[in-house]
Amino acid sequence: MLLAELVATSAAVAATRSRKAKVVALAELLGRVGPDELEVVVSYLGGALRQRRTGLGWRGVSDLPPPADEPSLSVLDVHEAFEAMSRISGPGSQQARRSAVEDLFGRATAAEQAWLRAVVTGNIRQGALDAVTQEAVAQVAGVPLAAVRRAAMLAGSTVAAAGAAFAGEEALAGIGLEVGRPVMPMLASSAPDVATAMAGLSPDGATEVAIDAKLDGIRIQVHRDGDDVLVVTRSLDDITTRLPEVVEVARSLPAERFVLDGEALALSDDGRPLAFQDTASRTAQDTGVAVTPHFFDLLHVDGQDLLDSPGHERLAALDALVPERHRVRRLVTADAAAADSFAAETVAAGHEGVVLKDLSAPYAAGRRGSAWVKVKPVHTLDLVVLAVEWGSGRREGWLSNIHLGARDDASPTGFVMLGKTFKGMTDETLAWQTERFTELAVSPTTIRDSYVVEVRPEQVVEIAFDGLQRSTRYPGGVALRFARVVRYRDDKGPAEADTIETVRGHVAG
Ligand SMILES: Nc1ncnc2c1ncn2[C@@H]1O[C@H](COP(=O)(O)OP(=O)(O)OP(=O)(O)O)[C@@H](O)[C@H]1O
Repeated sequence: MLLAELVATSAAVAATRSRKAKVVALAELLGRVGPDELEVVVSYLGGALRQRRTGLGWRGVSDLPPPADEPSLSVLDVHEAFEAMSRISGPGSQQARRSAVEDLFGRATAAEQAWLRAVVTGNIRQGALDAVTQEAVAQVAGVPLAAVRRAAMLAGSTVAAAGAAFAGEEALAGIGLEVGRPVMPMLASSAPDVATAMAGLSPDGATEVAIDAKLDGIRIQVHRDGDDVLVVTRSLDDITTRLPEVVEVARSLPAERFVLDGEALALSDDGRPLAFQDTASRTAQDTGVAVTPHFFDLLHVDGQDLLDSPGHERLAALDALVPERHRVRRLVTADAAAADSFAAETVAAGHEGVVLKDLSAPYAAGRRGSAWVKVKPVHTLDLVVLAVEWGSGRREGWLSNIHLGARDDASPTGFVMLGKTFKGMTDETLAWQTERFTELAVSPTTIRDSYVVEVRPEQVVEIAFDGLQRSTRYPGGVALRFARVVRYRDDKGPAEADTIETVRGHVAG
């Protein structure tokens, strides 16, 4: 298959807002894919190369040779070129990489060059597209969509599920939890307060519910197989080497093989949680802050798969495996008043809120369902940065004031602006965002000439705010009051940002 065919399909998919039309375009392409190309094509459709590292960054693809007039590159040519680049190392590697880029990009047309560059810089995001691809795979392979979705969640990727789907329904059903292979984490829906969450999970007022402290650290999934330990994030990135304390705790537990779900948190000497930034920076570089794992679920232990077991069984197994100091604090109750005071205590202890959990529900990998319900006293939204303004005074030379958008299917750009903020940014944040938004600038060459720099809507930021007000200035009709940056979120793509409907829900709530 020619790369040009894939690029044309990607463009067609991006150009339509109709889900049905997207599926049709993807299915048409997948119908023409050979077995040896399938994994590469599915991966490319999701905007990801097959190589974890290519050694190439934004700069490596900023100065390109003139494009070819006619398409000639096949999908496998591209895959092989990146495979070769990923193996380049040692002295002279910069030059070798440079000429490999010249060669590959020199054989690409203008449209292919643009696509390749976006993939290399990680600027084509999967998210929603993954779900559409799964639908197309199910259609073309003639297997149930639910089976493809389940396999993708358990194998941690649509690529693996697609391979199995084309091998038949049996192969697909054969994909299960495997120790050492990350699964998509279960996600929570949200409720405005504990009473509402309790009413949903325990409608008769007598059914017991688990209430966990919600820790504001880094989601970790920990796999242990004998001495081998793997630690991955919410987006399934391997961070094992950055969290040796977590590896040590995993090795100390009294079982040989298991998969744990939890949160890694930096604690101060008196046991209070440190700000999220301290935990996050600990993974970026060693700042000397110790990180402690706190687990809240167990998916497998010594040959026993627990994924489909009800919550109370998983928690009993978790309590038997993990000592209390490495578990999140939990209360099991049917009493709404007791739940409420547990939540108040948890927040007073410096945590973010609570997560209420249905004790009869299985672990729904990759799904944001009603079995887990989070309640947070401070409202936050995950928004997308649409543009950024150059700072003045003390912030001269830094990209400072960010324009915030929520997802909006009715808008031609897919996003609607809700306000701006320059609050909550440390000097470190300013330096980081200046570099990041220079990369994302729609026209990188003119970035210094304009006061407002428009960026590709790809960076998610978590914003705290005091409320919403009606606005005639912004097209969504609402604006955020006292918006401030809590943190940048690299574990979420723009497809996972909050929608304008969610934002409006905060007005009602
Ligand atoms: N006890 C807990 N049980 C489940 N999740 C927890 C717990 N403590 C902290 N968390 C964190 O809360 C997240 C669940 O919230 P959600 O599914 O909405 O993901 P999110 O969008 O990353 O959440 P948020 O933006 O609220 O942090 C988990 O991903 C996990 O990182």
